[in-house]
Amino acid sequence: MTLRLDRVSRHFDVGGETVRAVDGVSLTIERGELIALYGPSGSGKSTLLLLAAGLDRPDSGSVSWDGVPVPLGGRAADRWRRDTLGVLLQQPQLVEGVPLHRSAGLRLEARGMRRSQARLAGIRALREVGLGHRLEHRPDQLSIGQRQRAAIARALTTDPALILADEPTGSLDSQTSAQIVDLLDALAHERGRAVLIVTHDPQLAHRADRVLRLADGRLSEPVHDPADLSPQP
Ligand SMILES: Nc1ncnc2c1ncn2[C@@H]1O[C@H](COP(=O)(O)OP(=O)(O)OP(=O)(O)O)[C@@H](O)[C@H]1O
Repeated sequence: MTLRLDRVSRHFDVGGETVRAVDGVSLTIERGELIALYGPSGSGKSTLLLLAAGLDRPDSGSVSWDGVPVPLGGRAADRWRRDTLGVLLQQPQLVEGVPLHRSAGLRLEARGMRRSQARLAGIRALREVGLGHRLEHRPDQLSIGQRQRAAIARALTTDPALILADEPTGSLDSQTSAQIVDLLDALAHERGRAVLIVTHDPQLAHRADRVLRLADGRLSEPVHDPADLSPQP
């Protein structure tokens, strides 16, 4: 199971100027790998993640999973995302107005699992991310860090083969952040998932098998020594 980006570019026209958000990036992520994508603000990390997830269309280049192009629209894209991908965006996407215990299993329900079973699996996932005491809460009653963890729980219910996460520890305190780092580490190294994480968090980058550094939409040399990970602006 391999995600492959081959010379992928995404440019934006802003006020008559071209912003090369992602500029000819090639990379592969194999199962069992945890890869951190590191780089200053505006270097193209989130754009690259959206391209990898099939949530945005590259201007050139290709994105494939196991040698098959990642579908970019319609039911095939929905199916691919539901069956293969767990994606965590910077702003956690939750079902507003609904208590967590009712929404956490929705991905499994969409796959045809019985509602009662899906909810139980959702509750197990919420407990795994330390939200067992917040099952009755709606998203608007949660802190940002709790929302982030609820989104992680929901993404993981389907046990996705590929996990793409944008700053998953960005708004967490150090203790919760350490739990999420352990969880992502285990997903890659014990459960054989392919995990790509955009992060500014050295704690998380240090657990990665490879740290890719992005600057102005281009990958530079991989970081071999974690001491090289200076804080990013
Ligand atoms: N939809 C868009 N329209 C126009 N420009 C965009 C769009 N999305 C991103 N950009 C530009 O592309 C560049 C890369 O943005 P991106 O969000 O990928 O950076 P980033 O590395 O994730 O930054 P941060 O760490 O601050 O989240 C920036 O210059 C940004 O302004």
